[in-house]
Amino acid sequence: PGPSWEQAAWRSWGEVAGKQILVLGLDGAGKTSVLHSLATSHVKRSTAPTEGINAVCINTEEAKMEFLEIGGSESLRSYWKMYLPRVLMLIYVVDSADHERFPLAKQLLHQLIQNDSTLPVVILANKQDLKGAYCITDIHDALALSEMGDERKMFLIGTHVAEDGSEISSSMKDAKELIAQLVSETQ
Ligand SMILES: Nc1nc2c(ncn2[C@@H]2O[C@H](COP(=O)(O)OP(=O)(O)OP(=O)(O)O)[C@@H](O)[C@H]2O)c(=O)[nH]1
Ligand SMILES: [Mg+2]
Repeated sequence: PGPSWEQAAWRSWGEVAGKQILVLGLDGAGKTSVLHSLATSHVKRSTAPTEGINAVCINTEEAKMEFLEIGGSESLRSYWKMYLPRVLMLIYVVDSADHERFPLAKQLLHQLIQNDSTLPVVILANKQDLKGAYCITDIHDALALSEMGDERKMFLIGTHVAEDGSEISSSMKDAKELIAQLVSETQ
């Protein structure tokens, strides 16, 4: 048997299967920080890596959404694909300034989606505030997004999680609206 968080996650899985939004990406990309910002509309950067799963519910007028983040550290990546078959959508977060690991981020993304040609994917190019962050067109190339398939709904949005306390950026609001709309279309 796997770790206890895994058992707990599977137990609750049946009740919500097919409605969850999986949030993946390399460690440190900003998944937890982004989810927190989306949930509260106020910025709070995460201070600790996710050790297992982080589940966050967000309700808007348009949609009820349950997000499931799985940590991005190497030991947790083997769990990523287990959750994929029954989710509504994949949100893939990248650190736009982590140039060295773009090849790895790209490889893992393409592996994830290779068996599902229609799963909607929203890519968040996070940390756009950092000096040296790749712009959206460079990220499109670095992740080979033109090779994601014609049947798939795919979106690429630049985001950043500002310093603690401020209101979320307009790009983050756009991302939230887009995700809510995709959920209401897909359900
Ligand atoms: N400058 C900057 N830092 C960010 C941004 N988003 C997150 N961070 C910081 O990046 C680090 C990692 O953020 P997390 O949200 O924990 O990353 P994660 O993807 O959840 O990482 P794991 O849970 O380990 O997979 C933290 O120190 C955050 O404060 C951003 O947009 N800009
Ligand atoms: Mg995290």
